Amino acid sequence: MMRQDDNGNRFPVAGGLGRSAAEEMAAEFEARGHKQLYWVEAEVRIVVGGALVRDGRVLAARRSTPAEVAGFWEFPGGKAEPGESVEQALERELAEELGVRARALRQLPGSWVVRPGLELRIWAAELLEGEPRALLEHSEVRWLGPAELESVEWLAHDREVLPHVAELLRAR
Ligand SMILES: Nc1nc2c([nH]c(=O)n2[C@H]2C[C@H](O)[C@@H](COP(=O)(O)OP(=O)(O)OP(=O)(O)O)O2)c(=O)[nH]1
Repeated sequence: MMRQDDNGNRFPVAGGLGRSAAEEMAAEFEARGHKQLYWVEAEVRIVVGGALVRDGRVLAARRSTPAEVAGFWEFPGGKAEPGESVEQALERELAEELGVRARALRQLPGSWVVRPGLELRIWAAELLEGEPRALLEHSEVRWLGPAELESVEWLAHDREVLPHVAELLRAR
């Protein structure tokens, strides 16, 4: 739920509520707010995938779960938790899913709606420590050179970022 004060500044007041609970709360606050405005906005969660680069190659990971995405290749990562930055989320997810320490570098151009309320972004990342292994939701990981980027069956959104990944590999 959001609030705007009489100077036009907007603030998030509460989050993580269902829509009806949020609307109820906004109506209550609105009823007793003098010059303040209260309203509800849908929260968008970010899912971040990491284009992990090493020696001119990028890591692709094959999903084993859930069924809708199983068998397809992606950039490993996951959803940012409330209060977590996208960089922190990526570094945590890469540690959990691959057992490595990595650093988020910069967001590659583009963002995609996976489903309503869930937005995908892809970040370049560098490996600091460890050898990536498929520990959780993947069945296989593979390092791909620039000529191999099209050799696996990517999830649809990920395919769109491949030109930027190719550029990233050329730069390294
Ligand atoms: N991690 C990741 N997810 C992607 C990519 N491309 C893409 O369409 N997706 C989709 C697949 C899933 O529907 C969704 C991300 O969910 P996820 O299962 O990775 O998130 P998570 O690890 O936080 O999982 P959970 O806690 O919700 O179970 O985004 C990608 O490159 N990386």
